[in-house]
Amino acid sequence: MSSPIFLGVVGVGGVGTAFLQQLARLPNAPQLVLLARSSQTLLAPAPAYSPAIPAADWATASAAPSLTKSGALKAEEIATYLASAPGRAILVDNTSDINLARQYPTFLKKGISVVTPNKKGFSDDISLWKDIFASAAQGKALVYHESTVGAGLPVLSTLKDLVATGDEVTRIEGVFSGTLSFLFNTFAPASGASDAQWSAVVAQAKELGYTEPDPRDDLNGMDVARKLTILARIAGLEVSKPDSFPIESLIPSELASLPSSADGITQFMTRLPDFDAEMAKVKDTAEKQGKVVRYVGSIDVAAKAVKVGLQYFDKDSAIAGLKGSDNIISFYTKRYGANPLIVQGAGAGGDVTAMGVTADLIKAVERLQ
Ligand SMILES: NC(=O)C1=CN([C@@H]2O[C@H](COP(=O)(O)OP(=O)(O)OC[C@H]3O[C@@H](n4cnc5c(N)ncnc54)[C@H](OP(=O)(O)O)[C@@H]3O)[C@@H](O)[C@H]2O)C=CC1
Ligand SMILES: N[C@@H](CC=O)C(=O)O
Ligand code: NA
Repeated sequence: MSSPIFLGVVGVGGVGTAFLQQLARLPNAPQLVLLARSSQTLLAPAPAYSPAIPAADWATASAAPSLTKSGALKAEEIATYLASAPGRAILVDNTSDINLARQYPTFLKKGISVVTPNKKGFSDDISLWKDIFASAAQGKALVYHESTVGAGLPVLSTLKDLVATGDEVTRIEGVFSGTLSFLFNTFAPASGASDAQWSAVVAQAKELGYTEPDPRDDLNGMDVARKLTILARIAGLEVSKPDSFPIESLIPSELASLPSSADGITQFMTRLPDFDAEMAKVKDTAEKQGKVVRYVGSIDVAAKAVKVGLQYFDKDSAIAGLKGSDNIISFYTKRYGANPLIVQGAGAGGDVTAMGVTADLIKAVERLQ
């Protein structure tokens, strides 16, 4: 008989909610014993760690006296609780919190595996990257983070397979942001015309759950830079931090110093329409050359060069023709020669991102049992 696995989930936003729905439908799902959002935590009472929290109906169940309720717990407290469960434990981090990500080594050293779509930890200073994987080895714990690049698309697993089987990856390039893909595909489509205003499309991307919790993290290019940092590291480059290469920002300079608080987000979204003419000019410049503008990234492995920013593309190119929030990621390798291995599909959205998290969870459970 397989041994029980205990699950702690932090973050119940767009991705977290879709993840819980998928978890509820899994046969042999691990037992959900902790569920946290920013100010509340729901726990299965220790020492039995039973009853578990029903993933499909956690909101209703949170009123039940059989579950323990608490305010926000510190990461160390969550780690201690999960490490004391009567079986192996997994943390699923569905937040974008850098402070929680910086605590992954604490979890991993205690033998708690980590599954997450949160890019922050894997793209922070290289010392954290090294600490995460050294701590996983020390605690015999697992780390899965497929949805940190290309949402649920098999991007990291593909790159890891290429590297592990001895192929030589020479270049990785494409569209790595679901939000920026949606913005440019809608604002400046390759076929047909659009009179959409840039700020209105940004608001739509936020509404659809494509953006980061703070949409400025998409517009300033940092989200793409973080993804390229992760890919470059897996490809073998020691990228020291996510801003160690030039990143083109689409944030108007006048709005760059707004606070990073919830109020700062509101002010940014309110004032963005004042700058629609700037993005219209960028679109027109491309149009005059018979092209469209897109936000792309590339990693030249031999030259150790990472680039992130706007580029003009012919209207009949694959990148210009992307639809919706699609990403396209091309891997150029020695084996694949001149025709790259290409991964393409939706690169943002709760359901597709949660699919990557749930698939990672299934892999972790299979290896832990
Ligand atoms: N959305 C997408 O398309 C994709 C997202 N991702 C990544 O997935 C993660 C989640 O994104 P998304 O669901 O869109 O974000 P949301 O803003 O919708 O949800 C974030 C959740 O995290 C909770 N949270 C934040 N900080 C903490 C904390 N310190 N402790 C406990 N809970 C916390 C929030 O709590 P509260 O409910 O109380 O506010 C909220 O429930 C991010 O890292 C993002 O980069 C990756 C690929 C695609
Ligand atoms: N905000 C991100 C979400 C996925 O990583 C994006 O738009 O790509
Ligand atoms: Na992915």
